[in-house]
Amino acid sequence: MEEEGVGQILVAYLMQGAAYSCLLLLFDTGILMKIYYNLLLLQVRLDTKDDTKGEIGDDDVALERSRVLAMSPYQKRFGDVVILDHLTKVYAKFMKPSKAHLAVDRLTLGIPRGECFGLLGVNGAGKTTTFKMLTGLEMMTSGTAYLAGHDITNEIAQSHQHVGYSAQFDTLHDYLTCRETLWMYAYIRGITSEYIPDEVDRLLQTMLLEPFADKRAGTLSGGNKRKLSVAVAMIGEPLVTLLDEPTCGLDPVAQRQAWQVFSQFRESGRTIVLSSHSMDECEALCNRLVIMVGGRFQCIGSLQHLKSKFGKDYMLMIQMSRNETGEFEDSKLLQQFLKEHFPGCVLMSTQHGQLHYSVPETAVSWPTLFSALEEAKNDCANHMEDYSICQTTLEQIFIDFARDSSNRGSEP
Ligand SMILES: Nc1ncnc2c1ncn2[C@@H]1O[C@H](COP(=O)(O)OP(=O)(O)OP(=O)(O)O)[C@@H](O)[C@H]1O
Repeated sequence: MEEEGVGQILVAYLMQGAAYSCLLLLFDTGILMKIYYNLLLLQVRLDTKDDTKGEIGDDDVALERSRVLAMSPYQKRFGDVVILDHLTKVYAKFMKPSKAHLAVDRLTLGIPRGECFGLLGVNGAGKTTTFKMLTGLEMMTSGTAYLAGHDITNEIAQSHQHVGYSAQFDTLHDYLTCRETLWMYAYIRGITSEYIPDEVDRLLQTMLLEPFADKRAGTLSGGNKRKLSVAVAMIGEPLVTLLDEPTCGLDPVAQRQAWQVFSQFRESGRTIVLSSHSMDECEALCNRLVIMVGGRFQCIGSLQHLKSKFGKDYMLMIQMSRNETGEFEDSKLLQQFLKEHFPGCVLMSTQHGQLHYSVPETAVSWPTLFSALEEAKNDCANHMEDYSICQTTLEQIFIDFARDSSNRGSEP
């Protein structure tokens, strides 16, 4: 410890060693990140004056949340194959917490085996961010998720063995052909060499990619790239497949083919989580779906459940007849008739002699509606050629939620 000695240097080294080890531990265990993220979250909640304490969405969302929260560790491992537990993401620039943006807010949900689950939401609702967190491409800010029984915060590698992912934007290797791409991912997935040719041929065939099998991915059209991405996600028939807008840009034939493949996949006990802007796709494939707005689940349930719960109106389409000169007849009398018989009905649009009405469900029952419309049709003065009535469509429910959120001024 004297001036000429090495004692002081050794002590300094020891102290440095201890200090750096502590720092390493803090980084490796993610404690520093957790502290940083919690501060970010606090800041976001203070900024948005959020006092919901996790009670977000309608009663079905709350019911689903309580179901997941009541799950035992055993159920989390061997029950539902996808479990989101208060999954949250805040995007922020480092050291700029004031610019923090809450992209996904406390999503809580369980998806059982053999279900096709749909994420519906306006642009920027947080669907892609949710997928990215599930696949480990983005770090979660708080909460966690279980995929095939593995907690993705500390068992992400194990969860990857059971998950296929087709990203929204193609992540293909431009210089590999379709066949080579599928071969490569089949190897990565751990399929034994002797089974790979059959698996690759099967995927090329089911995704209608056979004519392009030996073309480089970089030279494919947008739709074919999408098909290849979906084929990559389905290699080895993983237990869970995450599909971010899988049929975006596909022609109608390829789209129908993809739907058929997804349906067979689901029927074989696999689970699919897909995001889509196509209501038809959700109606055709999904057992259950959620509508997401501003990073939160607003409602959840089967298609029929959502229609019965949120469908406030009947959609009435009336086709006017034409006169001798080929012009559509005047609809004034008919409009008058409808106003008298269905109080509260609203004329939404008139196009090419077609009147599109919204009739409140509370105003009339189905039988009254039909008998009044038959009466109107039989009266020649109304010039009504044909009509059709249906329940509110999923699209209308979606538009109502999106409109509500923009009226409230919430994100996006
Ligand atoms: N890397 C990022 N940095 C900062 N903000 C981001 C980042 N990625 C996404 N966001 C924001 O997070 C929100 C959710 O984005 P996300 O891409 O998850 O939406 P989405 O529902 O998938 O939209 P779309 O239907 O357009 O694909 C958006 O407001 C977006 O601007």
